Amino acid sequence: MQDTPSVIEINNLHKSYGELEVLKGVDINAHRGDVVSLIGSSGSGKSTLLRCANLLEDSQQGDILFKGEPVLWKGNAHHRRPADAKQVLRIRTNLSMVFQQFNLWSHMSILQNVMEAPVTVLGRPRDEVEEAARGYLQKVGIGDKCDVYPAQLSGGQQQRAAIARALCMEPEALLFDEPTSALDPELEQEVVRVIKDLASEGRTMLIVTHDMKLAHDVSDHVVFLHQGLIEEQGPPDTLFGSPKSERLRGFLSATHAA
Ligand SMILES: Nc1ncnc2c1ncn2[C@@H]1O[C@H](COP(=O)(O)OP(=O)(O)OP(=O)(O)O)[C@@H](O)[C@H]1O
Repeated sequence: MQDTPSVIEINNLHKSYGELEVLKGVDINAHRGDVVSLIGSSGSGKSTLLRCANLLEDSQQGDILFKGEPVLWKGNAHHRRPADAKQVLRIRTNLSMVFQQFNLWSHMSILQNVMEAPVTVLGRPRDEVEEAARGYLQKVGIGDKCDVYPAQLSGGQQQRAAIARALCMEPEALLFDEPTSALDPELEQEVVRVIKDLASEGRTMLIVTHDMKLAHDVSDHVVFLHQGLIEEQGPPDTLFGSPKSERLRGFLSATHAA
């Protein structure tokens, strides 16, 4: 997929929280249609990297480019943040994030949840958005849940509603932060099925996950992070089948994936 345009490109990213250096020079390149999974031990910096990609976190050093357009920064070497609010909004609406805890609004129906941002943030016509929202809810298998509230859904259904909400922004890429970790195994499978469908449609996705089966089954490329650096990366069959790094072997055997 190297001849397709780069959607998310991150070069030499450094991110610290005070004295704690969490990302120590990380490169990620997701081309159009690529599914890239980020794996690694707890605290290795996976979620931080995802939040940096979506400009939810400031950083110290490195480049972040969206479809070839570099993020503009202000600040200094100790702390910098995006300089252009319009650019941030444009990038965020094109990189829809699906959070671990769903973050659905409890006082809105599922349909309203899915429609809210396209109508209020993008200013798209309500009728058009409603039709699209119903279609996305259908696509993730909960088309019959439009009028109920989040508390009336199972965890797997809530996560699928959160995916429909992200899709309704019609983003260039989807960023998933542990999409299955809050779910029981059987509910997890509902979400895995939806992510596999999206992958087979050629959606660009960055997925932070502890689920090695998910990473193996949906990814074009898997990145193993260790203490803020990429320890090893490659196609899933190579990475899981014949890991070179001792640390990756240890990690995989600890997660029963080896
Ligand atoms: N807002 C914050 N302030 C200070 N430290 C933070 C903050 N967010 C994360 N950290 C620290 O940064 C490090 C990396 O955290 P991060 O959440 O990116 O790891 P992770 O690989 O996603 O872990 P997990 O698999 O447990 O979710 C951890 O040591 C964490 O404690």
